[in-house]
Amino acid sequence: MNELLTAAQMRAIEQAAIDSGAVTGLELMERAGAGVVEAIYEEWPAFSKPDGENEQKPRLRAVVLCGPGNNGGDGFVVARLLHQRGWVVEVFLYGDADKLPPDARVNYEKWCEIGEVLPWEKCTSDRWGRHPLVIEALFGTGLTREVPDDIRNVLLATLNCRRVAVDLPCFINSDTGAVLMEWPQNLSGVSAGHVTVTFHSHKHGHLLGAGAALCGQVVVKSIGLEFCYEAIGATTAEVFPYLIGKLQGQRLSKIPSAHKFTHGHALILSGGPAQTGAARMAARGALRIGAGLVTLGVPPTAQQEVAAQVTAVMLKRIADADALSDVLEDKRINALCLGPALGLGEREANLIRVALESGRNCVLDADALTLIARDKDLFEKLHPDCVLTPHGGEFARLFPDIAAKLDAPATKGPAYSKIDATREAAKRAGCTVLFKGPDTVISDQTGVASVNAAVYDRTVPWLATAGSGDVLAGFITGLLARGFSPVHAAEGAAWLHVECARHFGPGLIAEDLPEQLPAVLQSLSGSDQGNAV
Ligand SMILES: NC(=O)C1=CN([C@@H]2O[C@H](COP(=O)(O)OP(=O)(O)OC[C@H]3O[C@@H](n4cnc5c(N)ncnc54)[C@H](OP(=O)(O)O)[C@@H]3O)[C@@H](O)[C@H]2O)[C@@H](O)CC1
Ligand SMILES: [K+]
Repeated sequence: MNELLTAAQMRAIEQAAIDSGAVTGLELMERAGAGVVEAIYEEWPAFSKPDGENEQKPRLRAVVLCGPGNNGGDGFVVARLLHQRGWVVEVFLYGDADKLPPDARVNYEKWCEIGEVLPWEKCTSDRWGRHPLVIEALFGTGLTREVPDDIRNVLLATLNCRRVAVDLPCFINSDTGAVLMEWPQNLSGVSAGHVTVTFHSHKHGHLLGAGAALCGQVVVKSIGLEFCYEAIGATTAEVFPYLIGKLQGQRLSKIPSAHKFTHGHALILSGGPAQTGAARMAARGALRIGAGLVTLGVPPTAQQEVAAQVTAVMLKRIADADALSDVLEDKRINALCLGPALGLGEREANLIRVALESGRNCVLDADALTLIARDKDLFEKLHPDCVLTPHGGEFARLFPDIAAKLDAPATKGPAYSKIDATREAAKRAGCTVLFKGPDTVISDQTGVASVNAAVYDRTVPWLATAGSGDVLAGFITGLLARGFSPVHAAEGAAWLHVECARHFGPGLIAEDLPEQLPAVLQSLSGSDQGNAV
């Protein structure tokens, strides 16, 4: 599944399944526990090696930490299933067994027929050396507040063990990715688990915010709920954001009989002298991603500088807003990009005004975002064919109240997430917003939202380099010129941007990004496994 669910949506889907009579809560819990055990053997195949002749081989040992809700119930199932496979399992319960919810209680009792449930006070750090595997089933989607210190101390003591988190690491808010536990500074870069096994679909918290860096890798296991979407009346994209997956190669390939104008004409406006590099990089990106023609619009004072540096990209003098209006008489120009090192003066504000009034596809980045944040009239000219590409600072300038809600300290769940914030911003702006980060969130004005996650196997810290945002703006502009809708252009560009960084690897500088596109596009050609764009 590529839909991303909130805790409430997951509960609703489970409830719909149970209400339909197709499955019981207990069966779902059993499947969840079985999914965790399956993931353990997939992650560490050595666990399934037969003992062979060696009767002396010590039995595998695990400790299962169970919490007071159904997440703990999953833990009791895992303990039982591991025991059935010959493991020595030690189980701890945080909380009162008499208060466990019914399904968890059933599995608690089943475990009690097998072994002891130890009280939390006995969960001391001297135990970890004996247990190569720790299964954490303390809290999942039901986490509602900061994790108490007596749990935190235990978790920190297990960091050298192999760890599996059931559904989510117990301190991550499933709707926002916020970390509801003080995480030691000296442990940044250490993940909280080797593997997080979740059910049915990713939750928002697996991909957003600080949480994503602390899940280890996330494995999604089916528990047979695929049929339940219609039951909760939630089949539309406005309800479920999705994780952007591999692009379909054929969406990016060109029609053999086409000529250059078939693939659109992008116009990218440059800043003045010594400020032209950003627009040149954007232009290179737009051209490499397949726009038929790309023109740099330059102020006369920068014309010589730019002319000396470009070849396939064309050049046009654009002194002011009137000149831009004249250039836009050419109706073949179908995508504009304003912002990368554009400048913050009146001339630039007027350029933006003309660009927006032309009704063309328009990417607004960097300085253009600052200008529309300052000028209410400009902001009101935004229309559905625009794409805004703010990073956190620019987002806060454009949407201060929304940013304040997003930045409010997360002490409880459910809470306001980056997906909520981007959707609200896009609705207010009346266009597509791409809110940058390792968890880039994209939403159009109707609420269709997606996440381009540069986390887990797509982590690219070297993408945080000067000018990489300019190239991204160019990629979006190029795809708009090629006829992609604003939201699909933003999604495709964001995904390819990360793929280019992955293809190059460490040492990347922004100029390298467009140059990776031929290889990345080549690797996609013929692929039809895409699901987002
Ligand atoms: N529903 C189903 O059919 C299925 C559900 N499944 C599983 O169930 C999980 C969701 O279960 P859940 O809703 O019971 O929530 P869960 O995460 O166990 O936590 C709730 C408990 O924790 C407590 N608590 C919370 N925060 C706390 C804190 N900081 N410090 C201390 N206590 C805190 C909270 O206490 P309270 O707030 O009520 O005082 C309550 O007792 C889900 O993640 C998945 O693993 C699967 O089996 C598939 C089928
Ligand atoms: K957990």
